[in-house]
Amino acid sequence: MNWKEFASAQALAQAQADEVAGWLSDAIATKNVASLAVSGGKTPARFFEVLSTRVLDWSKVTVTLVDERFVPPTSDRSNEKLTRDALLRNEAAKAHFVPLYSEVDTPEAAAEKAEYRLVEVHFPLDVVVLGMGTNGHTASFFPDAENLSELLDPKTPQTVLAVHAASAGEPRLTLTLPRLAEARHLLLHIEGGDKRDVFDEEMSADTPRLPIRFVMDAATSEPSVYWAPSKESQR
Ligand SMILES: O=C1O[C@H](COP(=O)(O)O)[C@@H](O)[C@H](O)[C@H]1O
Repeated sequence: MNWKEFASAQALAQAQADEVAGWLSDAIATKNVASLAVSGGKTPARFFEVLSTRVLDWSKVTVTLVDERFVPPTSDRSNEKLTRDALLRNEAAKAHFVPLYSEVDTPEAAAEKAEYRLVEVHFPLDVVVLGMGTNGHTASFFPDAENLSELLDPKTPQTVLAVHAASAGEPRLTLTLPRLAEARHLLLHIEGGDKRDVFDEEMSADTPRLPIRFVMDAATSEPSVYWAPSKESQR
């Protein structure tokens, strides 16, 4: 694992944007297309804003989500909304976006639709940017998910699955472990001492217990971990 530590969230956002932009440019130079899956939640906003200004041929980049809350894109809880508002603007406005959410009755039906929609995306993904909660979940692999063993199965055939977990707040949609782990570049972005402690403890445990460890262990490329103290602690 390639651990990268920064003095501030702003310094992290700049460096992470440079790294991701470089990986996307390399993919375009090699294949004429590039694919990027990003996480939601609170952490990525600053990184998204910086990445959106990086100059590359965004018209050749397809952006999708690592995971999504089963809420419409007008909701402040929507990862799609965050991505549209903070990333898909400036230079990155030219990127093609493939959402996971669709307005159907159940997350299972939405997962099925997303599975078809994602044929537009070139797998393996060139770049996956993961986040992590303090409970060790990454993507929407919540420790209390009803289908956790399916979510963490390295041979799960699906690309997208629905998730029901009491701790998640609402049902979810998530890319599956094999689709994330096979990424050409896998990056975990975490901020704050609490997340660092959870991550360090889990990574040094003899056997994997939390979802983040299962993903890190399954990665086919060396994962990069970007860490900075939380925004709050810098004020
Ligand atoms: O619910 C989610 O949580 C994680 C972590 O979010 P954060 O707010 O603690 O940064 C995120 O990676 C995931 O995409 C999101 O759906």
